[in-house]
Amino acid sequence: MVPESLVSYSGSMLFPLSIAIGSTSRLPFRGTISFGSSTATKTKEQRKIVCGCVAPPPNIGSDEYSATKFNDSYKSEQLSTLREQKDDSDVLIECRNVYKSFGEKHILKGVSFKIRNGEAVGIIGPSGTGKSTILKIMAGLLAPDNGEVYIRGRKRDGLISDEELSGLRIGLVFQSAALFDSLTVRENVGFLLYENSNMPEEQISELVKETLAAVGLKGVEDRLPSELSGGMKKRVALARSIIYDITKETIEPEVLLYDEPTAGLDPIASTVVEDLIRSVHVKGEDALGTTGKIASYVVVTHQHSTIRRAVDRLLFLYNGKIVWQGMTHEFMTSTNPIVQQFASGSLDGPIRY
Ligand SMILES: Nc1ncnc2c1ncn2[C@@H]1O[C@H](COP(=O)(O)OP(=O)(O)OP(=O)(O)O)[C@@H](O)[C@H]1O
Repeated sequence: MVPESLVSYSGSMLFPLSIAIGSTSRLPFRGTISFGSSTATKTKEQRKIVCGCVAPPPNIGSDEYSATKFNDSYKSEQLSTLREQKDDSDVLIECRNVYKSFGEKHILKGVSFKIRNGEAVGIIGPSGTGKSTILKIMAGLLAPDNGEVYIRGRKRDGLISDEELSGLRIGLVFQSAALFDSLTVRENVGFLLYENSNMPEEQISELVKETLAAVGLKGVEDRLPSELSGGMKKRVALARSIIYDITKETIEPEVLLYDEPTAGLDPIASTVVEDLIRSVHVKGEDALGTTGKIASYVVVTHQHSTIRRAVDRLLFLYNGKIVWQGMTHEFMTSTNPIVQQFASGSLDGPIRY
C-alpha cells in the first residue's frame, strides 16, 4: 500500500519517488519506472506538507532580506511603503537564513525569502548556484544544515514527516516529466487517486479527463508516455500535479514548485507551458475557462521568456545568497551589475565561471 503520508504528495511529480508499491495497487505496473535524470530514485526521500492560506499577496517587503538589493529605479517611497508591510499572515513558505553544503561544497550560505499566498515567483541565478537545492528544501525533500523553513508560520523540523499536520500541499514538478513509463497517461495522472483514495475508478477516470482538458490535452488518456512529445509530457506531469481527491471534505491549498519547466522546449512549446503555469494559478484561467487552483508557485528557470511570461517577482541566487530581488519588469532595467550581466549573458562582470 502507498503510505498515508502520500496523500499530501497530491499528484506532484515528486510522489512516485518515495513510495513503495505493493501487491494491492490498483495499477498494472509492468516493471520500468523512469524518473529521467532525477537522483531521487536512489534515495528514499520523503516530503510532506503543512498549512493553509489567506489574503492576497502584498509581495515583497520589509527589511528581512539582508542580502537584498532592490533595483535603483525602484521608488524609495514605494519601498518604504513595502517595508512597513509587517503582516505575514499570508506567508505560505518562508526560508530563513538557510545553509546547505554537500561535502566541501558550500552551496547555500544564508538564504532568506518568503513566498506569499497568490504569488508567482521566479528563482534565477547561474548554473550550480543551488536553485534546485532550495526548491528541494522548500518541498521538504532536503533538510537545511542550518536555518529554518516555516510553513505558514510553523517551523518545519528536518524532513517532512507523517506526524506533521497537513493544510498546504506542496508539489515539486521536476524538469523531466518523471512519468511512469509503463502506465498510461490516465494511470499516471490519476496515480495517487488510484493508489490512495476511495474514489471509484470511473470517477477517477472522469476527473483525469477533466484535468487533462484543463491543461489542453484531449484524447490521450490511453497513450503511454513514449507516445507523447516532450511538451505533452510536461503537460501530463502538470495535470498530475494539480489533480486532487474531490471527495475529501477539505481541499488544502497547493503551492507548486517548478524546476526548469521549459528547459529543452522550443520557443512555442515554452510559451504553451508558461501560459499553462499561469492558467492553473488562482489568478489564471485554465483551458476550460475555470479559475486555477494553485495558490502560489515558484519557478526555477534560465529562460528569459519564462521570466517575462510566467512570474511576477524574482529572486536572484548567487554565491549562496539572494543577492537581488524585485519585480520582473525591474529585472530588465536593473543597474545591478550581477543582474545586468545575467540578463545580457555577458562574460564581463562580477559573475565568474
Ligand atoms: N545530492 C547532492 N550531492 C552532492 N552535490 C549536490 C547534490 N545536489 C546538488 N549538488 C551540488 O550542489 C550544487 C548546486 O546544485 P543545484 O542543482 O541546486 O544547482 P542549480 O542552481 O539548480 O543548477 P542548474 O542551474 O545548473 O540546474 C551543484 O554543484 C551540485 O553538483
